[in-house]
Amino acid sequence: MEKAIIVEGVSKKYKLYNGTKDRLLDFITPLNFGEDFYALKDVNLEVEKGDIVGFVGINGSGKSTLSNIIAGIVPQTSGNVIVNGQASLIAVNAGLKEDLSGRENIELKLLMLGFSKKEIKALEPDIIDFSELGKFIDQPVKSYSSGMKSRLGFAISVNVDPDIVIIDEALSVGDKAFSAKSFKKMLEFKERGKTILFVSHSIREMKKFTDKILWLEFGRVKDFGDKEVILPKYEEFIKKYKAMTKKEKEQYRKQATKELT
Ligand SMILES: Nc1ncnc2c1ncn2[C@@H]1O[C@H](COP(=O)(O)OP(=O)(O)OP(=O)(O)O)[C@@H](O)[C@H]1O
Repeated sequence: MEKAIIVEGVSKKYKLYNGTKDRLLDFITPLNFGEDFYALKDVNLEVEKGDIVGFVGINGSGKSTLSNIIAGIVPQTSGNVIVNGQASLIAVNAGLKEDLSGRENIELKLLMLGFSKKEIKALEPDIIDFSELGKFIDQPVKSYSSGMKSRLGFAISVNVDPDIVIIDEALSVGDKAFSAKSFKKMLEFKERGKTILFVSHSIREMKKFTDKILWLEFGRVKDFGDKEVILPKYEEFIKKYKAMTKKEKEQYRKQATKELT
């Protein structure tokens, strides 16, 4: 089977600071004022061409960080990512420039993807039409609601016809009609054999839409495999996790990340 995405030993380290003063001191002195925090730690993943892989995990487990790294929006601290084909990330706000209008954002994103001016002019009406933004397309993106931003991001991403589509929660944002239209587009992509990464908290959407599931926990891969195998385990875990007190959750986190630091 042809691989669409290979992620090898990928880690993402952030520095956490106790206020602006520490951040500044860390930059201007050779001393270490911040605390290292791993949003991802040694993540390995292989995605076959045409697979639909769902990313699940509790808040802060690293789903968006990983999808942003695969999309090339965020650099990893270490490890390798190989992407065969053009990946397009659909997420609220993904790469949109707030001061530019919707139309200018479309043009900028397409230019960055290597489209010619002529190709951009040809694609633009379809994108604007799909976004349903109407006259707002010439208003600055900072005046958009999150649903409108998501619609613009979605419209751009699906109309450039990428080989790999990465959807980060975007399908559930916005109104029902747009959400249904987006889902239809995704199913069409699936039928055309595109590779799709799908980040969502909705187990229902995961069941309906994915083939395989990557379960992330505290920045590491907890499990990966067919959705029929992983989703029941994840559902059971989520039930237990939700019933935990704050203190129990903290203990669980400490235990799970003990060997990390
Ligand atoms: N720029 C940043 N600086 C510091 N920490 C960050 C930064 N971006 C993300 N993080 C941290 O990295 C961890 C992983 O975040 P990420 O958004 O990838 O998780 P997620 O699984 O997508 O969460 P959610 O389900 O809440 O969207 C979180 O603890 C988050 O606070």
